Amino acid sequence: MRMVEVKQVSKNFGARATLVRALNNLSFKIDRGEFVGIMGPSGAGKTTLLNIVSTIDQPTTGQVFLAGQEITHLSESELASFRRDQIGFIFQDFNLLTALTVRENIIFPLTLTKLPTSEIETRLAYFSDQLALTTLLNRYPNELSIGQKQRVSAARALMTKPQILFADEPTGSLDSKSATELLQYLATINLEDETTIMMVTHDAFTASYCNRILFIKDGAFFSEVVRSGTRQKFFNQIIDMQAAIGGGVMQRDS
Ligand SMILES: Nc1ncnc2c1ncn2[C@@H]1O[C@H](COP(=O)(O)OP(=O)(O)OP(=O)(O)O)[C@@H](O)[C@H]1O
Repeated sequence: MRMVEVKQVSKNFGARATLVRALNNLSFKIDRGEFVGIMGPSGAGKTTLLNIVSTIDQPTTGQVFLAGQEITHLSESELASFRRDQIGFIFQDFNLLTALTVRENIIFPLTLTKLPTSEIETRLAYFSDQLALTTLLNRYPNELSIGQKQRVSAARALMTKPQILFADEPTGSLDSKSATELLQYLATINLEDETTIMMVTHDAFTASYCNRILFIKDGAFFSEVVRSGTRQKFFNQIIDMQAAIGGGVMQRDS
């Protein structure tokens, strides 16, 4: 089943002298159960693309389909329920609610659903355990390290058991041990629950957990790399493609 379809999407910011063509007639597809990375130099349009595909922003022209449904023409209330039921987000800046505890932040997406409290508690216990948050549940976001905030953000995104998970630099603020743990966890839910994941990253190590990488440059498709062997081999292919595309590359060792 096709989970994501981007058809001839363009996005402009500003007008005339200040016009920026952030995306330029971009098309691609992601099937259910894929774990796809989006890479490209700084300013290539990665975050713009993620925002459009994840319903946060609208394209200037073109269409986006999620789980077979065209989202580019949904009303705000239809979008809100679509987001709640189908999509999880792990943001770069966490978007945690500072007045709520870690527990309240994690269960927040489920407060609008009709799930029984026992199911909410079961999921909370499961994801807190998986992401090493159990001892932090009564703290507030400003009492957490950056890595802990990122893990709370991941737990909150997973609580609804989304069909599609969008992540923007999910390991950007993590030390390499926490990054590896989060990536292994994402790889597990991708494999076991068939959660489709679309992740923007600059980092070849992070990207090496994906099955396929789409490289974009100047808002347009540049190339794609599909994993066929070991993660190390895939990592090397990603590094080679980053060298070919040029500009704005950050990497750490595999
Ligand atoms: N709200 C905005 N208004 C004007 N220009 C914007 C806006 N958002 C993004 N842009 C421009 O669109 C282009 C693509 O930006 P985007 O953030 O999508 O790139 P990116 O690939 O995610 O970059 P980075 O890797 O540096 O985060 C850039 O030239 C950027 O300056």
